[in-house]
Amino acid sequence: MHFIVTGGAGFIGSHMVCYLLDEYPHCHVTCIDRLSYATKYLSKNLAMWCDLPRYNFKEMDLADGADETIFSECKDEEDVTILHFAAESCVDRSYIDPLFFTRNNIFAMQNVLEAYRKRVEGHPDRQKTHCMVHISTDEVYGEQKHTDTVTEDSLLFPSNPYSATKAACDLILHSYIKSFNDLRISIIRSNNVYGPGQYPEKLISKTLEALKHVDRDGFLPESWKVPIHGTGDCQRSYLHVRDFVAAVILIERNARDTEAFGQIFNVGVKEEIKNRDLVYSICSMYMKLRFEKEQISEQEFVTFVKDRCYNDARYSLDLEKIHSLGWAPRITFEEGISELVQSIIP
Ligand SMILES: NC(=O)c1ccc[n+]([C@@H]2O[C@H](COP(=O)([O-])OP(=O)(O)OC[C@H]3O[C@@H](n4cnc5c(N)ncnc54)[C@H](O)[C@@H]3O)[C@@H](O)[C@H]2O)c1
Ligand SMILES: C[C@H]1O[C@H](OP(=O)(O)OP(=O)(O)OC[C@H]2O[C@@H](n3ccc(=O)[nH]c3=O)[C@H](O)[C@@H]2O)[C@H](O)[C@@H](O)C1=O
Repeated sequence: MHFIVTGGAGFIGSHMVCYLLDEYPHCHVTCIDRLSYATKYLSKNLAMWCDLPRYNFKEMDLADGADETIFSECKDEEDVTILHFAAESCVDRSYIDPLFFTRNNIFAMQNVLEAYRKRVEGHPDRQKTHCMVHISTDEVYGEQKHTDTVTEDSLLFPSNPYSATKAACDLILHSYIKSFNDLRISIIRSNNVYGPGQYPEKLISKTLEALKHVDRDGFLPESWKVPIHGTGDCQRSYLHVRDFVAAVILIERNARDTEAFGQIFNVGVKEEIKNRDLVYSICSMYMKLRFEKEQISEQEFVTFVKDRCYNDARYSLDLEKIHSLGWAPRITFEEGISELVQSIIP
């Protein structure tokens, strides 16, 4: 079994590589990454694996192209799964340079997709052994109001340049699923994913990074206060990265076992939390653990700033399909956050 993990040096991708190397002792992993700002934060992972004979790393910008070389470590009769994580993932950055997101995310995915298509074209044996899993996002649906939820068949209404590139990728993949019968493709749309090693630009990782600057008197410098967009009333659902990577592999295994490819899966949790409540709860947990302080005031830790150009109010996925595979998250939000807060206590 050979897994090609694109974006494998990034936050989720590196947990995916770890999971594969731990859970599948006979599998081979090819990690392909261009090493962005987000990965320099995780370079120790690459160092940890580099001596492992069944692991190899290819530094490549997949937006520039992808050809047969991405399969160079794969043996002929091997089962090969491409797990495509490679993308620019930060909504706030996508407002600054939307065209970069378009080129990077769509070209990288379609270059990998074309490499996969050409790899199996005219090779019936490879058509039975190769498959591709694309990691998409709940943001492709756009926001859900109040009690609405979206299923995998819901229409796509992305509201920001990042999520538009992800929706575009999903639509391109759908066109290949329909047009090329020999491709075995799955698409996964996930809630927010959090956990160890996330670059400190996302709300949870940014809050944790800020708390590292609380001094011994419990004071957080003004410059480190967490910037809350708008009123902080937007809500998100948070899935622990270890639960997410387990879902990715479950979906891949199930597709191989049942030959049910061309499927989309929503993956996430039902719990939702407002942004300002999330930051408050993380800061409260930190102050209680470090200083045994029971009460904190919000203004000591946050500052309210201009909202995003458009901030989706909430995402609410219908999770019946992934639950029908027997998957459920094992790490509660309290456990996951507590592990992260404990890790930054001096
Ligand atoms: N983080 C989340 O909450 C979340 C939720 C749903 C879906 N996703 C998706 O999961 C995937 C991984 O997200 P993440 O949070 O780990 O992001 P990340 O920024 O930590 O990692 C992305 C990785 O992809 C690499 N990459 C980007 N463009 C590339 C290219 N052209 N060629 C080669 N490598 C490239 C980067 O160098 C980086 O290592 C993305 O596709 C993202 O859309 C993330
Ligand atoms: C599913 C997607 O999750 C992530 O995207 P999202 O924008 O929801 O994550 P963020 O952590 O950037 O933002 C969450 C939430 O917090 C607000 N916020 C963020 C940073 C900050 O400094 N202050 C804030 O108030 C923001 O406006 C949001 O409402 C993931 O990045 C993406 O890849 C996904 O696919």
